[in-house]
Amino acid sequence: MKYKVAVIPGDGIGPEVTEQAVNVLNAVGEKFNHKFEYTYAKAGGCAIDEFKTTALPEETLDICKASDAVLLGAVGGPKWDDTKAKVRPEQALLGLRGGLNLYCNLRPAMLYKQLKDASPLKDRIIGDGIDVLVVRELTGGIYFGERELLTKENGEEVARDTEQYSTSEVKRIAKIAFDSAMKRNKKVTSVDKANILESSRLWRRVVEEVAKDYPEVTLEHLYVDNTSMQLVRDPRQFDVILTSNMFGDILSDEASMITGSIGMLPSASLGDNSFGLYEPIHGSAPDIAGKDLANPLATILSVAMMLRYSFGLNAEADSIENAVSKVLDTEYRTGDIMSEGKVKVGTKKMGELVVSNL
Ligand SMILES: NC(=O)c1ccc[n+]([C@@H]2O[C@H](COP(=O)([O-])OP(=O)(O)OC[C@H]3O[C@@H](n4cnc5c(N)ncnc54)[C@H](O)[C@@H]3O)[C@@H](O)[C@H]2O)c1
Ligand SMILES: CC(C)[C@H](C(=O)O)[C@@H](O)C(=O)O
Ligand SMILES: [Mg+2]
Repeated sequence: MKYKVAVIPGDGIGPEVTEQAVNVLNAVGEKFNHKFEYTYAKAGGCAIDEFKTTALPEETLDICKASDAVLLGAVGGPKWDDTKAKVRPEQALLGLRGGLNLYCNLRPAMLYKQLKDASPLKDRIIGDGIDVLVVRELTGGIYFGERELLTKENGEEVARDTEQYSTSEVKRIAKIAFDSAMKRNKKVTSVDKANILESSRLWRRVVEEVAKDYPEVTLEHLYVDNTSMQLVRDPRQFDVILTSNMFGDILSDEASMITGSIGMLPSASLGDNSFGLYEPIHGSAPDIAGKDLANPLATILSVAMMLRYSFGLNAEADSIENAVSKVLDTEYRTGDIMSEGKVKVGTKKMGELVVSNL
């Protein structure tokens, strides 16, 4: 079969990690006799540099729409960090997520047993690991609500962002969380701030309604502040974490760290059909960009998610995940997952190791 993949390398380490992920995808194609056809497109800071007035050119969105799936590296960086700028790299992400109606963001946080020594919780983790799925709502909430910067008559500036959720928005993401839990350990933790936010109280009510269709799944509600503490205290209590756009962003970075590094966490952004956007959860890491230091595994694992969710190629996805695990059985580590007695390798070498273990 032939699959059309839009590739958006983006900024910072984005091009470095996507290059390795594309190499892995090509190797999978050779092994299993599939053809992956790539169309490269610009978004983020590099697009602002070229097009000036937008971080997401129309052409990029069109290329994505004409593809079966999108692979994205990361966007942003200090060069474009002016807080007064009207055009910012991160707007490209919202444009893609909103423009492609990708309301469901799956962020699996798995601790590979080989990386236990790289986790800050290594002395507190009993058994082999952590396996949490963060189901993050991706096209609503405060990211997409009304925002405004005003200057009052007295010259003071006032800025406003709005958190807003509708019943249908909560319902569709909650269903995905419960469906996921049915295939996992049958527990959903819905995370909100219902002790203060009206939008969270609606969220809670809708989640309770959806839960009625899943009698086998245990539902618990936790406040986001408690959740962030519980994730460090005992991450093994979680199976599926269902939460809003902003809370999911924050909690997934936290979850990534307890699994060793943000360089390990992939993500899938999905909508109503098989089309999806796949990206590591990390950003453009300007501090290590261009130095062959970035861990490409999060992006490589994102490609595995693409094979599974957009193309239904489960054996192919397994082969990537197994290859990553085999590499971690060896002594080779990128800097972010280094521990005593291991051998440090760069982005390229890590990518090559995955390819050779396929
Ligand atoms: N999806 C995206 O495109 C995305 C996601 C998050 C942040 N950003 C943007 O990226 C820029 C930098 O953001 P930030 O510094 O807050 O977060 P970041 O995720 O880029 O980096 C945070 C820290 O993690 C490290 N890190 C991240 N990815 C790594 C990898 N693959 N291997 C090894 N170490 C890695 C970085 O070196 C840094 O120390 C900002 O402009 C931000 O808006 C983009
Ligand atoms: C860069 C930013 C807009 C983005 C988000 O908050 O969604 C990022 O942090 C992520 O996790 O993908
Ligand atoms: Mg984030």
